[in-house]
Amino acid sequence: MTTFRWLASVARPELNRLVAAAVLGMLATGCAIGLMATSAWLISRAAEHPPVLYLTVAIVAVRAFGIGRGVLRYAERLVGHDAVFRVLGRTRVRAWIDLDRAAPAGLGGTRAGDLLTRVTRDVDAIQDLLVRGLLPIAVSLLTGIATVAVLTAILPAAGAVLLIGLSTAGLGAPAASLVLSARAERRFAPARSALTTEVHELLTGLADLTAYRATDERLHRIRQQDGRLTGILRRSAFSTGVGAAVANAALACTVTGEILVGVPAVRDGRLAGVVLAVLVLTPLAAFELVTPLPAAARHLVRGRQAATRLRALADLPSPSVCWGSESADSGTLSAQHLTVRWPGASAPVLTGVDLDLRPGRRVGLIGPSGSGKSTLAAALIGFLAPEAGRVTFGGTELASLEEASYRRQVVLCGQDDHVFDATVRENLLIGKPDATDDQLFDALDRVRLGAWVRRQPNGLGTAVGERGARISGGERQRLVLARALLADPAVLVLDEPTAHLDGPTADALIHDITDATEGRTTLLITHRHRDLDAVDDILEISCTNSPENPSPTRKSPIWTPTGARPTTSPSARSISSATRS
Ligand SMILES: Nc1ncnc2c1ncn2[C@@H]1O[C@H](COP(=O)(O)OP(=O)(O)OP(=O)(O)O)[C@@H](O)[C@H]1O
Repeated sequence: MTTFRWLASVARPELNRLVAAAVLGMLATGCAIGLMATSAWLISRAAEHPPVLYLTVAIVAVRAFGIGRGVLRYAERLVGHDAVFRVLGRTRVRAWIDLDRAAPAGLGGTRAGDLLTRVTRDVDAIQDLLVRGLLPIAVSLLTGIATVAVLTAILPAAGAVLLIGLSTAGLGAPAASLVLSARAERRFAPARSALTTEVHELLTGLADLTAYRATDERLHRIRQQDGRLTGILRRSAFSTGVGAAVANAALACTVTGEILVGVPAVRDGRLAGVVLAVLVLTPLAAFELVTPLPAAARHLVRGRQAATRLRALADLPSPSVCWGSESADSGTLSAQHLTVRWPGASAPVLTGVDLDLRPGRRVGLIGPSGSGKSTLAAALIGFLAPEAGRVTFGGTELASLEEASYRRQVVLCGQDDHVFDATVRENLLIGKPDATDDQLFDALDRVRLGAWVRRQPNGLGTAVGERGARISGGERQRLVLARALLADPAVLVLDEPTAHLDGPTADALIHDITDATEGRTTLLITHRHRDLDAVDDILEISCTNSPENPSPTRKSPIWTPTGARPTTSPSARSISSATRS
């Protein structure tokens, strides 16, 4: 879809409101021009001291135009902004749907700061495109034509002068402004995004950067990006100034031109003397139409760029499972000949994997870093659709199951699960939105966090800080585990819950996990062999060089039973288990 089509598709439902805003804008500017023209006539005519009755119509018209201008301008702003905010709402929802479709596995190639800029500043640029770009252009075009027609009817040469003046200011000034700022405008959105990304990286990595004394280098980069953006804005402001200068010069020439064609016409008797003031003063109001046009042209260019960036969100890879509509019942979670590849990767991480998580069994999965344990978890949870093979739950392929019902049954508790900058209660309620405080404490007690929460002055209302910055790593891990337990899934996939914890804390957490997952189907992914004491089956993934991947530096995983010989599979990769009970 082209950017224009994308834009048309988000704006089309509000077309009636946008047209109404344009019409109201035309009437408002028409009133402004009418006010100037009628006032000019009134002043000239009044200088002749006619009976006041002769002026009544003009006086009423001046009042009507004056009131109409204000009321209509207000109505135009109201209707226009109402329409535009609706478009913005739709644009944000669309951006969100695109991100949701791609998340989480499809967002690997994006940067948080850039995405943030797209869903905030780029969406705002669409607002400017409509309110400060398209609407003023449409209003000035239509009102300009009407004004030229009226002046032509009074004196054709005066109409021609106004036409030339308005065209110069309405086309020449924006064109000059755009030519001067073309390069700057092209670089504006990427530069703004780059600055946001740098600032975001600095803020999120501040602790590490401080520890490594690398903040100066980052600040230097931010200063450079800021300088780049400032330079772009300066060039943009300069071009706006040039545009305004061209428009003002065109206005001065037009007024002079009207005098030059009007005075001889009065002398010849082709024009009444009182109308000369109308010819001379009307351009002053008419040019108010074209003064915003250089800025409008810039908003068009920026808005188009923003629309291109927002439209591109639809092109993000969508590696998740395409869900169906069948309700998920409890049963065995199986992977059959599963091959999984991350978006954009040259080779799959897992090939021909077979795995059964039978109801009530606790299975431990161990293997070296990078061997594909988290990738398997992502495939089992539906974040990555199989490239080949299938994942089934209760015998039904994931692609046939309804996502929400599957998510109620199978929950992933990862090593870096997000802790929201909210209270303990709010973080827990994500697992079960209607949970009572008693249920929350029950889940917290099962991971031995209840006593700590009860000791806090605010109890469940204790704020945990951004990414859990105000609680310890162990408390954070227990909190996300409590959240997963609260969801009460049939199958719990725990991806290295003891990562980032010291030995004793990790031992204590594993002990709690063992208690809390009694009788629940559980896949425990871990690096530590000692974590596997309480599981029923152990799967081991080891890395070795395979004939199809002979490079000594690149390793491909082979799934082997603990202590057993590697099993073979068509792809030379398989998974099998050592049953402990
Ligand atoms: N989000 C991602 N996008 C692209 N490739 C990824 C992504 N996550 C993992 N990979 C690739 O998959 C390979 C396996 O990673 P994975 O995280 O599954 O290993 P792991 O066994 O869980 O490692 P660890 O024990 O260190 O967590 C990695 O080498 C990496 O190249």
